[in-house]
Amino acid sequence: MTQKVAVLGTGKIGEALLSGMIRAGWAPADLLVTARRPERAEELRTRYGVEAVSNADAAKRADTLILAAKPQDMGRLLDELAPHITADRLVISAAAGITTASIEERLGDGVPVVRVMPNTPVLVDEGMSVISAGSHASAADLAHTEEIFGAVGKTLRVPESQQDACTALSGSGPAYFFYLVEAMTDAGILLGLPRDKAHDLIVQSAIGAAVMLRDSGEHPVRLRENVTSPAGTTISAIRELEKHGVRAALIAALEAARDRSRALASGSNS
Ligand SMILES: NC(=O)C1=CN([C@@H]2O[C@H](COP(=O)(O)OP(=O)(O)OC[C@H]3O[C@@H](n4cnc5c(N)ncnc54)[C@H](OP(=O)(O)O)[C@@H]3O)[C@@H](O)[C@H]2O)C=CC1
Ligand SMILES: O=C(O)[C@@H]1CCC=N1
Repeated sequence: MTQKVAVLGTGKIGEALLSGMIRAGWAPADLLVTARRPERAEELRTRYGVEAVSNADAAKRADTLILAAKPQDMGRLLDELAPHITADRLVISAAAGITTASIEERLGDGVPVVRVMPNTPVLVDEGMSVISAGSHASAADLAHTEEIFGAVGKTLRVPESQQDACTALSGSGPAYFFYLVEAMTDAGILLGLPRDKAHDLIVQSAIGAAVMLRDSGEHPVRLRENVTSPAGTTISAIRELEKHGVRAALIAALEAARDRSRALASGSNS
């Protein structure tokens, strides 16, 4: 029998995942979505040819439920699911900070739960999804989760104790690179280049650097040293980065993201 997968709370990451699953060959007829606003449900129906249903119906009809609402909305969503969910379903949560234990407690009855932290590059099949099993999730549940998220990028299993750190690194990670590109493009403007040219130069440099990081097998330090000629331009830039504490700022930034992920576990809104 065909397995149905439902995405509940189909916003930015839910839609990115949905589109990736369809690209990877899932039939829209085997996918369900839920949305809080009727106009959003209609948009998803039209764009992807999937059926939009209530959260209760998704719990009754789908074998696998992917929860992609904000951490702050998860309590209400779980309350809507709890009366309808049974232990033969698999619940996958993509919500930052929310622990499998807290989901298990709300859903009860030994429902298997897997926690996943994906990132937005699932949109281009280059996602990084970090996966941890809850206490009732089986090897088959983990394999099924990997099948879904592996269709849109890489997956990595980690102990759940590392999920908040992974959220800081790869969940939020793309944002840091976008931020860097933004700032470097501004630098191009300061140096007198038109914005579109500056953007293209930086983006292609980022792509080239990313492919070298992935494929060369070289340590990033070696790759950077290869760009840094004696008495050249790069070392002048590196000295400024060090002077302005950019390395320390990055370490502090990711620590703050990790701490925020931990705080979301306790329902923090601020
Ligand atoms: N964005 C990212 O890069 C990543 C996000 N995540 C996690 O994914 C989750 C979603 O984030 P993101 O996509 O950015 O947020 P969005 O706000 O874009 O998406 C959340 C969606 O859930 C909907 N929603 C909320 N409550 C319900 C409900 N009870 N029933 C149905 N739909 C509901 C919202 O509806 P409405 O439109 O009405 O608000 C919204 O469309 C978060 O938990 C986040 O931690 C994980 C990895 C990466
Ligand atoms: O900013 C956030 O909270 C979400 C989780 C990881 C990426 N975006």
